[in-house]
Amino acid sequence: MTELPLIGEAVAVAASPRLAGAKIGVVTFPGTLDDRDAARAVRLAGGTPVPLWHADTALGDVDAVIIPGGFSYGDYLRAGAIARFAPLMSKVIDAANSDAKLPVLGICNGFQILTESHLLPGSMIKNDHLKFMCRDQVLRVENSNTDWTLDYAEGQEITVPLKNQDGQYIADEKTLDALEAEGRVVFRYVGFNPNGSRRDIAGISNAAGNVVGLMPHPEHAVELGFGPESLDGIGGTDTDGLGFFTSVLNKIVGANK
Ligand SMILES: NC(=O)CC[C@H](N)C(=O)O
Repeated sequence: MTELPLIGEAVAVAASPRLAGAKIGVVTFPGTLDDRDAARAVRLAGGTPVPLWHADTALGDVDAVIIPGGFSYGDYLRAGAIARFAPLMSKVIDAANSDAKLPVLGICNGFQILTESHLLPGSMIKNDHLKFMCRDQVLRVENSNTDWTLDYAEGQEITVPLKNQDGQYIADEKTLDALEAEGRVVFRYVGFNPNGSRRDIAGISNAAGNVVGLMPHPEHAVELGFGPESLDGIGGTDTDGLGFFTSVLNKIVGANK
């Protein structure tokens, strides 16, 4: 049997006291599933995760916020529709829109919450095939200029897990054209569109590039031995998702390319 590399070995390189000073809030709602993995990804990238609870009324001194995946409030009404009214979300919305432009990343259910919050345009509806889908997915990084993609190259293809039932991104043609024209389509599905998303869109940003949302899960591809390559052998690497977390950490400490 092949010996698996040591847990965390992938990112030993990122560990630095400067990065460790950067605090990334990770929000938990009732029904959130991936908060622990998001916090672990922040730690593996060298930063310090700070747990935030949906009912909190302040963000504290975090330098960025991740809204993780799962089924906040059971996806009742519509995925993300109730979470959008959580006390903490009004603070996230204000901070994202403020002059400080707090970096915010929404992953899967987090992306759904960001569209429901109107931090990002468009909506997420049921996958076109009406089934839950779980697979490793190839994405192309279309914009490496957002707070969360600075450590990727434009056009780079990455493989990260995808798992959802409401993953079909829709918006009217005018909005889609504007997103394309402004470089706000940040990720596109490659090879296979898993949910019928318009124009193969997997993730988008706001105009300033501090708010990014995507359906696939980069926090599940941050560690040697536990990513798409080791578990499914489909290519990419086990750590293709790590760049999201190093990007924002380096941005916070002013060390990006
Ligand atoms: N993995 C997830 O975050 C699931 C997201 C969402 N609630 C859906 O199934 O569409």
